[in-house]
Amino acid sequence: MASVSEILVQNLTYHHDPSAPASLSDINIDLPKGSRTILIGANGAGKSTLLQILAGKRLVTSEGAQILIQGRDVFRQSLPGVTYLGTEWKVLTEAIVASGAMNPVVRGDIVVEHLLNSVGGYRHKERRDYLLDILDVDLDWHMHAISDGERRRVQLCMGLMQPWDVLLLDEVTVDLDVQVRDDLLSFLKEDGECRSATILYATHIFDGLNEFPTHIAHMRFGSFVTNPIPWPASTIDPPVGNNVGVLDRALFPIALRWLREDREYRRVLESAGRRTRGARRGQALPSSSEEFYRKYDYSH
Ligand SMILES: Nc1ncnc2c1ncn2[C@@H]1O[C@H](COP(=O)(O)OP(=O)(O)OP(=O)(O)O)[C@@H](O)[C@H]1O
Repeated sequence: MASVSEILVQNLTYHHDPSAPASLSDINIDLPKGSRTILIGANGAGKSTLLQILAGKRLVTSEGAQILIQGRDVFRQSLPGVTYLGTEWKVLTEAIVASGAMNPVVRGDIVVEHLLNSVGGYRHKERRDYLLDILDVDLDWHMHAISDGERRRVQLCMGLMQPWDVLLLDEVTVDLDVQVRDDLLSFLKEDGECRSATILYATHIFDGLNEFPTHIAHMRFGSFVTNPIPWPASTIDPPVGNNVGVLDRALFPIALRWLREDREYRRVLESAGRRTRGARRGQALPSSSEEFYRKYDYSH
């Protein structure tokens, strides 16, 4: 693999809200063309925020920050080869379908074949047909009358029909059954290898993922604890009790260990005064509040 930077981020700090702590702090990553990186981190670690910034969906104003894909600034130059698929994409598509707006083909109740053609399916017929097969999509489905997982498959087909150079994936496989998920991951890996395309993928599902990445990375509290490192990772100690080579390639125990370390780290911060999560033991509800909740407890 050539070591040309495809995604380069330098000195990135980002606040969703200027009065709140940074959601991303001093991020520096350099991903080569053709790499497939899995972002691992607990809920709230900053994975989605990073992917949205790379997709040009959030403007970064911090001084000195550089966010480049193929050497181009993601905010200043359009990047036609960059595809972002995230959870709000589903919401967006549902909103379009529900409103019947945006596109003359969309009239509330839309047939999948029309929907795909309205976003260029006819131009990418070969890829579209391949994706229709592996995602097991029926062209005659009506978008308003299918399951969440089926709708997700149509949306993946829509998003992946056009060949991409850089694919930013934010947990898009949650609704998929295991067979479709496995076929999709195989397609993404083979397609990426064939075209030397780059993937950055945030997920919490590690089943069947061991052979997918070329790199893995660990985010915690908006920073990289482990910057993207090649996978399988010779620099990571094998999980405790594991001396077997094949398990050294298992992502799940590594992700679990990293997340447990994150929890421990947060507990140390909490004992030093950071705002706590979880149960607030020893903290009784004021009697006036308890009286109020007894009166308006709708679960009875
Ligand atoms: N719209 C928002 N406004 C304010 N803060 C936000 C917003 N979205 C996210 N955050 C905060 O930014 C931080 C990073 O959130 P982000 O969604 O990037 O995490 P994540 O790693 O993708 O989490 P998850 O695994 O749950 O998807 C969190 O502390 C979160 O509370």
